[in-house]
Amino acid sequence: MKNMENRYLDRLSDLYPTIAAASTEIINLQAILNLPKGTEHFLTDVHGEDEAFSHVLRNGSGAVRSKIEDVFGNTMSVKDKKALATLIYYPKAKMEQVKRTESNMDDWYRVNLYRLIEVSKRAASKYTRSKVRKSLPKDFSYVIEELITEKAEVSDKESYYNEIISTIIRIGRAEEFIAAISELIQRLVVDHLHIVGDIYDRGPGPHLIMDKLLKYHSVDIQWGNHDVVWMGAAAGQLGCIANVIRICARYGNLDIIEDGYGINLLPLATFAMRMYKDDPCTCFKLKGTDRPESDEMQMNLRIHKAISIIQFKVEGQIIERQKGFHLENRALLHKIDYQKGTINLEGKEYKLLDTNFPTIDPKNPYKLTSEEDEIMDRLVHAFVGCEKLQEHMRFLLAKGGLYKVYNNNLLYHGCVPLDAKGNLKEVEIFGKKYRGKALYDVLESYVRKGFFALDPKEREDGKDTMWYIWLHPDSPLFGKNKMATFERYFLAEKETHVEKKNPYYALLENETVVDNIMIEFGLDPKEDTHIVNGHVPVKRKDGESPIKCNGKVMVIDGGFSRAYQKETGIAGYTLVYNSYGLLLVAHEPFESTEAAIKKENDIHSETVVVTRVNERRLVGDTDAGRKLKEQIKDLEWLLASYRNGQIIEKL
Ligand SMILES: O=P(O)(O)OC[C@H]1O[C@](O)(COP(=O)(O)O)[C@@H](O)[C@@H]1O
Ligand SMILES: [Mn+2]
Repeated sequence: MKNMENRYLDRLSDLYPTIAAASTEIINLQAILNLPKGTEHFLTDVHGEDEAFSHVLRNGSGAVRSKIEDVFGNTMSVKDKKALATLIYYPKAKMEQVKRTESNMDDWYRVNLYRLIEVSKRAASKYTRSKVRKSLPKDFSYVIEELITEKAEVSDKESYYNEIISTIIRIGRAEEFIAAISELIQRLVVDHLHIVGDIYDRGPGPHLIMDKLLKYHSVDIQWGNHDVVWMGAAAGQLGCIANVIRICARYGNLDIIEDGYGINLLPLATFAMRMYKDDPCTCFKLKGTDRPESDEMQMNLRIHKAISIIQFKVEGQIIERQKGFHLENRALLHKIDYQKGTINLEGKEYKLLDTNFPTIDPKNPYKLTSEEDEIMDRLVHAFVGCEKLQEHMRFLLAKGGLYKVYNNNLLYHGCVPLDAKGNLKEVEIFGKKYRGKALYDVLESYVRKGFFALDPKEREDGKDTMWYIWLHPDSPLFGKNKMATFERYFLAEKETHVEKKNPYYALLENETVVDNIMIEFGLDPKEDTHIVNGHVPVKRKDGESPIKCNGKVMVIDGGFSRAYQKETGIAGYTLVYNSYGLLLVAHEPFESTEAAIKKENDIHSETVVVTRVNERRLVGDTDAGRKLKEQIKDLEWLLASYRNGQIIEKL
């Protein structure tokens, strides 16, 4: 042990070779501990709405506007503040628009440069110089640093700054500079981003969202069921592949697969067109659209049906193969009477709305035809071989997980499976029983095995686990008693469509239940701790609140999904956790980026303070602060060792 300690001290002295170096670092770290904590931003259920997502990132759920307010308060008109906010969100597009009408651009640049510098000074004041320096855009780092740091030694500050700004304008760099400083502000107002699941499906641009996240300065992701089904697809799991294509077809978003990821759908399309040529596919109408019956739509309908049938077949095969999943009641194709066009579910006979099944052999209903088999084979290769998709999935694996404990908050997408009494439900995974955190941990380890395990059986089980997480009643990311996809397509009886939620959702007002979950994940419910989850749309128009259990739980389904806005009555919620407390922000629907720039329409948002702290939260109060304190302790030990001669300075 002693030996280990000595070796550790010795390594540390490589980094801080002198008393002076160690002392300086201690002072620096101590200073950081006393700065206000960085702002965290929580988004969930973005569901492919890349424009709304991008806007919320740019405005930091109101954080940019509040900085403008802090700086200019009543000294600037509402109109000017809106214009400045729009400039910060969309600098290039906004300047293009201004240039069309503004006669004195130099004057405009000057005024706006001053304003932007003031806002960035305020945004940077929370951070150490070194951290700000690291966030500066390369091209302008030196100048920006000059402009945003107070220079006590310059006597005529005004003319010093004026000179710099005049030069920027004179040499024709004002626009680039404005863009750079605007992006710096966006970057500084949010220190860290949490995405609490469901980036994928329903909306048109999940791949664009992933591209943005890849470049984002600091982010973690709690996978949603819709993300895991894409991960399974990327790993080549047939059930997951069929599901992601089906959902894209259902929302008229096959472009994501074809153009976004460059996966060829032609074999599936030609097969679908031929097989369902004279079939109106009325059960497979696209969701949420009354688009004209174009040829493309006709094809989309047929692909939708073809892939749905393939899905029901391959899912039946998985259920057969993975007996331990106990999903026998979800294999439905053998319950169909193909002569009568009915299905028998739990002793009751239902009439099918569609009885044209040219690819199903009633004697062997789960078998793919040789053509379907070949199509799926090619799709597996295409998904597994798609570099961009794999890059996106690697990012999800690296930055994400099934849950996260961060600064006393517990984040997960769906729920913690409970029994009716509110106890952690025991769930069997590959023959062993787990509950609560252990259930989360084992499922996450299987997801990773699905990508990385060398043992072929472990790898296959890992892949099938991703499909399990997508739709299993015991999956913490799904949390409903069944995924009624088949019933929703083929049966008119609404009662068969009902997906009953896990007791978790009804027990969220029960403090004992909530406290137990927090304790299970290592949190102390007596402290200012919260659970943040998404997954279920909050129906504000029915008076439902996202704040449960006196603020201990926040269900903030971002509701970005346009298809669901009718149900919720708003675009959704985001959370902001800054040094003053926790703010819940409710957003009105986002029209478009174009409207945001042209009409200077921000998403109208309403902020509710969930908790306000008595004393401003400092870095020292955060997880990062705890680590810094450990570092300080180690450095003080090193310092003492220098001073008592145990370690010698390396000059
Ligand atoms: O609205 P759609 O496209 O019919 O999808 C409904 C399906 O999506 C789910 O709600 C899962 O998606 P969410 O995770 O977004 O809730 C299923 O429970 C349901 O069967
Ligand atoms: Mn979800």
